[in-house]
Amino acid sequence: MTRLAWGRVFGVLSQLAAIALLLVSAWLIVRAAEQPPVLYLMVAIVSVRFFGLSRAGLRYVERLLTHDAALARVTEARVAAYRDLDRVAPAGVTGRRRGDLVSRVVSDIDAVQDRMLRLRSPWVVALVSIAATTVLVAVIDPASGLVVGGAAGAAMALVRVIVPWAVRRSGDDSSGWRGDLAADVSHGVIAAPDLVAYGATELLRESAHRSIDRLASAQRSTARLAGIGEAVVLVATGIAVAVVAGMSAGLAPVLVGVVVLAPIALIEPLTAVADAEGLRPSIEDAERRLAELADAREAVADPVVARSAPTAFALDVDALAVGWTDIVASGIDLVLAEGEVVAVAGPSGSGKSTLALTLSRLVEPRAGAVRLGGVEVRELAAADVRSTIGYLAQDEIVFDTTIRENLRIAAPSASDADLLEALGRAGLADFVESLPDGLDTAVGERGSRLSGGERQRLCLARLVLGGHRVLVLDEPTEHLDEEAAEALLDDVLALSPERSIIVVTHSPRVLDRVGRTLELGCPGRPVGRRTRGQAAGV
Ligand SMILES: Nc1ncnc2c1ncn2[C@@H]1O[C@H](COP(=O)(O)OP(=O)(O)OP(=O)(O)O)[C@@H](O)[C@H]1O
Repeated sequence: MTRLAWGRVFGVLSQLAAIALLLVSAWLIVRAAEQPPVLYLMVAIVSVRFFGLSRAGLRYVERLLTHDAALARVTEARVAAYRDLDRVAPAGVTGRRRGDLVSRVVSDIDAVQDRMLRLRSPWVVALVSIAATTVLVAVIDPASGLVVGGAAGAAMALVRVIVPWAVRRSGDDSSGWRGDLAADVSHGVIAAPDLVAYGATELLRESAHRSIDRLASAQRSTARLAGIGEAVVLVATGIAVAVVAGMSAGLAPVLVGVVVLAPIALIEPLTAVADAEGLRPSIEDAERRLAELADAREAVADPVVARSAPTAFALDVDALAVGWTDIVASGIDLVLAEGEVVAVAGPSGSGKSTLALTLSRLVEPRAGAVRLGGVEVRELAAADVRSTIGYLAQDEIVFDTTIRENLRIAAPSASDADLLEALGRAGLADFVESLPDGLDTAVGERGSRLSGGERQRLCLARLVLGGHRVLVLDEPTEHLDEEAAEALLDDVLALSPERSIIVVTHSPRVLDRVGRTLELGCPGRPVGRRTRGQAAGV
């Protein structure tokens, strides 16, 4: 039996101990009023103590086991959600806001826990408690048993239907509003410097306030509606008490208390079910949002049977079309022999970055073919292509950790000598060695303690460390002054001919230095291929 099942067994036992405590107490009080010799009461007295103490102990064990099981399940669910994000990014997460994704991975996954702990467990406990209490009362008086069981069953059915319906009607979409709020906050943190510069912080504040208000109002109405479930439970048990009391005339006085208090003993498990039903809509919404993420389109699909990765790394791009929802550039041809360098140019929006992502196997080609070492990339595992073709994004992420850990993302087992060598290739080794903490220097959030050029070089070193044979660099000299750009370009070009290099750029200086250009057309028009300098092969 699983830990969760054991936890529920202890939960049921704890609830039965609570019910037994009330019913034995009722018997004891009435029997004691008859003043029998105290020995007649001893078993009941000991039972009251036993049930009183065991209830707390059983509840503790139940919490321990069910929470342990739920936390293990949540860990699995969180890892699965990360995997889904990894699988679908970047194309599959387009259109979703970062904060909303964070909210899905963090708070929606708690819904998995809620379903196990706060929805299913109360139902299991209530069903067994009702069955046991009904049987006990029926043994004393079958008609009363029928009333107790009927009232409790009716209360559960009503609560199951009414409470989720009422919560849904109130328009509660806590998960959605929580996602919006998280998205506003994360967006605000990222955009803070620009918003302050434009004096536009008020806009963001208003948007966050709207999300907070909607979330608070959804939670308030859920809390208000929780009362409906409890009202149903109290009315049903109240009626059962009145009916059973009316029917108890023929019973022995000591049993009257037991039978009459039986419906009251069921209030606790029934109320727990009412509370659980109040959570059902938000749990279902959160599960739906997670399922959406799991079903999101894979950015790049692996073939059913992948061919083994080629050792050659020449690239042959043939009539390639790239795009997201629509095609943004088409008719792209390029032959890049091993060790060659080419620049990709074109007006803004012409699809240069999209092409870079497509070549790096992060976005699926829309038409045409890309061959790596003579093998069509769609016949290769995406991970194999990515280990050969490395991509440096325009706004590559630098993690809020040390230089060493930032580099080790590309090669977890790299030694310090390997790291320094890669830094050397990226022109950053002297700088790092001059730092008091060297490789252990913390770079701050998104590399805020580094200059723009140092950040780019750190990312370049990471790429070099990855051992890729083809490097796709998206605007590597963007945001750098002329001198820094020129120096970085020297280091980039020095990586060839060991590696092939594709540089996306707007910079005329880079275009002149590289000499060979693949030019994309204007957005909406087919690509106009034009070459400059040594155009051979493009
Ligand atoms: N993640 C995305 N999801 C959907 N569409 C996108 C995405 N990224 C870019 N696009 C669209 O693809 C088109 C081409 O964008 P891309 O970034 O490739 O152009 P670019 O030539 O690199 O532009 P720039 O020189 O300004 O960086 C644009 O119209 C853009 O709206």
